[in-house]
Amino acid sequence: MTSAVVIPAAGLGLRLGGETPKAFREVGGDSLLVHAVRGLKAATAADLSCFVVAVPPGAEEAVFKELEPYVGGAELLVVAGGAERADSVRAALDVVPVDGIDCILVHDAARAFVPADAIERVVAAVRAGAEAVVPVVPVTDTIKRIGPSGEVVDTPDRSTLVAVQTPQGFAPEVLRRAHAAGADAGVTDDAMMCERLGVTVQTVEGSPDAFKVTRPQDLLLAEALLAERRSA
Ligand SMILES: Nc1ccn([C@@H]2O[C@H](COP(=O)(O)OP(=O)(O)OP(=O)(O)O)[C@@H](O)[C@H]2O)c(=O)n1
Ligand SMILES: C[C@](O)(CO)[C@H](O)COP(=O)(O)O
Repeated sequence: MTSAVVIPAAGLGLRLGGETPKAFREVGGDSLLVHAVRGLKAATAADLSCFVVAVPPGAEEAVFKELEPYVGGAELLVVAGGAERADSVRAALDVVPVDGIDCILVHDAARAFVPADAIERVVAAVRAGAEAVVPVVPVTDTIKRIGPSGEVVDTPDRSTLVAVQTPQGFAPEVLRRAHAAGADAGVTDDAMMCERLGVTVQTVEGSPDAFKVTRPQDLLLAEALLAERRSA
């Protein structure tokens, strides 16, 4: 049995700004998407045999050529993404092979620097029997719930809160069932779709390096992280 990974990379990156879709923005000379694929490939214990990438429509051929050198002997499929992240994941999931895959990861191209050990923890938890697994890190800000006028409603106990990253890992049948159920309104990750089906989602330790490149200052952090890794 091997794993497959679905990589949503079709977003525009509006919060980051700039002309180029976020997954194609470069850090240290390579696109975020190339960094993400290289990072996944480095997680040898994950046994990734198939990479499916969802990209902005029209970019499929160019992205296939760009990524082919980085997937080794694994299968590479590139599909057109959709309007929302969930649409892109679903388009990619539709072409993931059924036979021989015991774990499907969903990993944001924008979380390009996730270390191998975090990826391997997710896959190991799925292989140990979890139906859905998310990597998490502690919340470092005080979080408040607010009402319609911006007024504070309450302050949840921070010790019960975590920030959720990717890759998220799933038993293939569970992820397919969650996406087949549709009802994406308000959904921000794949685990949430599973929660709506009543599936228990397990957590494993994530990594600060798996931050999502979202705003311009995240690119500065990415450059610094890469420089540190290259000098180590
Ligand atoms: N229609 C979409 C929207 C997002 N994504 C992908 O989902 C991941 C996480 O999304 P986010 O960071 O929100 O990316 P964007 O939607 O591109 O960012 P923004 O909301 O700032 O436009 C990214 O790898 C992004 O490319 C996608 O494949 N298809
Ligand atoms: C999937 C995700 O990265 C988990 O933290 C996140 O929910 C994506 O959210 P975004 O609104 O697409 O940034």
